Amino acid sequence: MAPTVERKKIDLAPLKAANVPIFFIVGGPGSGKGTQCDKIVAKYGLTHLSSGDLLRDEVKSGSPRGAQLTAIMESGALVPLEVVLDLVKEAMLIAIEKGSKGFLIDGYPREVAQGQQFESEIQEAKLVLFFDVAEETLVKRLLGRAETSGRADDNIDTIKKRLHTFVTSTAPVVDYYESKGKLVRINAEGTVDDIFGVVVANLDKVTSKI
Ligand SMILES: Nc1ncnc2c1ncn2[C@H]1C[C@H](O)[C@@H](COP(=O)(O)OP(=O)(O)OP(=O)(O)O)O1
Ligand SMILES: Nc1ncnc2c1ncn2[C@H]1C[C@H](O)[C@@H](COP(=O)(O)O)O1
Ligand SMILES: [Mg+2]
Repeated sequence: MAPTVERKKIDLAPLKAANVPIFFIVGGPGSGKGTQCDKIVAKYGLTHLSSGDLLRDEVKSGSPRGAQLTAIMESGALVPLEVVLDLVKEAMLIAIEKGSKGFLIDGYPREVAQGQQFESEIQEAKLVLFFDVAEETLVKRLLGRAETSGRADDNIDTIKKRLHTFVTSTAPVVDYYESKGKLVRINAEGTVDDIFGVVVANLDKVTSKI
């Protein structure tokens, strides 16, 4: 039987009242989500929250919740929705207290239900940026990153499982937001700066509202 997930009651009122724009950042493992988010933060001053980073921080914290996560992440599978959503909510509330003017939620949603639950409990996303990269390129980038990242999941066996999880669970997220007219599909095979040019062209269309 799956272990019980520890959950706290989270008061979302300040987050809802702030009503700042929220962008979901989606793409395969190694597609460049974190790289592009760093550049978006520098230009637009949005708050970058990576669900993977939040999970890794939770593991490092030594909390009971963190202890349940290591094995899941090292297997390339998805962490249960409630755990990720609670971590994202907590981080968003802290950022709102500090005056955040909007969010890049990187690596979330990983499955359609995550997007639906986030949007029903918090707020609708303004846009979903999808970094579209071929599997061969993803593997090359991740193996390159493995040389310095220290990430336990940057190894060929876990990379293969993460790619499988992306195809089976996350690809439907792309179709879901495309059907809602919210998806921006970006060919992310080029250079970091060329890709960022496309990102900027799309974000500038909504910048007046950021
Ligand atoms: N356009 C690019 N061309 C070449 N390398 C790139 C490009 N963008 C990012 N990289 C490099 C930086 C990293 O070493 C690696 C993965 O990028 P990164 O931004 O960490 O991806 P990601 O955040 O989507 O991965 P993950 O889902 O595993 O967190 O690829
Ligand atoms: N949104 C998420 N849902 C479930 N599991 C997640 C989510 N974000 C990250 N994870 C887990 C599973 C991933 O393989 C690892 C690393 O994430 P990454 O975005 O590659 O840093 O964490
Ligand atoms: Mg990342």
